[in-house]
Amino acid sequence: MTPLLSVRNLHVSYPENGVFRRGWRSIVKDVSLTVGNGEIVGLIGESGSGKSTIARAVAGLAPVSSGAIELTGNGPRARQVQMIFQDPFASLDPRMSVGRQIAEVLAIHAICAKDERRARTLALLARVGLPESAYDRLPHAFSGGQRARIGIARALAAEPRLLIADEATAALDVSVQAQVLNLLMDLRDDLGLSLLFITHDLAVVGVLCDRAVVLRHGEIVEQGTVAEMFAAPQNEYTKTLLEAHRG
Ligand SMILES: Nc1ncnc2c1ncn2[C@@H]1O[C@H](COP(=O)(O)OP(=O)(O)OP(=O)(O)O)[C@@H](O)[C@H]1O
Repeated sequence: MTPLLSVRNLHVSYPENGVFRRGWRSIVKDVSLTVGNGEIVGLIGESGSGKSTIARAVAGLAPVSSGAIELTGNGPRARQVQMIFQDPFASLDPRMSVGRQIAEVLAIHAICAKDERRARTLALLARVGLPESAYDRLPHAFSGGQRARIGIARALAAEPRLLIADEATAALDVSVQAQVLNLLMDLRDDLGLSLLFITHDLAVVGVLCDRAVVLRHGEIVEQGTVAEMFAAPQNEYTKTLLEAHRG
């Protein structure tokens, strides 16, 4: 079956900083990966390995030097691919009610008629486990876990096929994090959503992901099913990561 997302031989380079632009620094090197319909793929690797850059390129937010990024679904990529971040607080407007910020996404992507936006927003809030009363409240009134849910509701408003989570649960307590991961798995089961999940946390990969892609210095060193990789990692770096995780 054709995967939802195909990334083929992706390269991303940024200009070298300095007084004179001497050249380009290669951040992502020849990365090829797929995400199937309803599949959850973990993107793991140390800080600076290029995980966020790949995510941003897939979302159309980072320059692609060469290679191809293809989605099989219909509609513009800005709608089909939505990102959720570690701190949705930072991306939420502190002075605008949560409901209006979600309704705004419905308006931007022309998801429904204007007079249906409130009802649809309330349904999205309910979908992520928030009460109707959340609609009129400002972001600061919510806990970290609730804000993660708001970020997910806002992403869902665009009716995406692929969610990219960039360390989306990293700041949460373990029990709150587990609830948010359960929500993401429910969304996959109920809506057939696909997920590219960036994390440092191999415990999360073990719980959430079907497959994992291990990145080092901008290159993929290993990818495969989580079950196989955790049982018998092939690459030395993957082994090191798993040993550190197991302690
Ligand atoms: N816009 C940019 N201009 C120049 N360099 C950049 C830019 N964005 C990222 N980089 C560099 O690319 C490298 C990879 O960054 P990236 O954020 O993709 O890594 P990461 O694996 O997501 O790390 P982390 O886990 O810390 O978020 C870093 O060295 C970073 O400084």
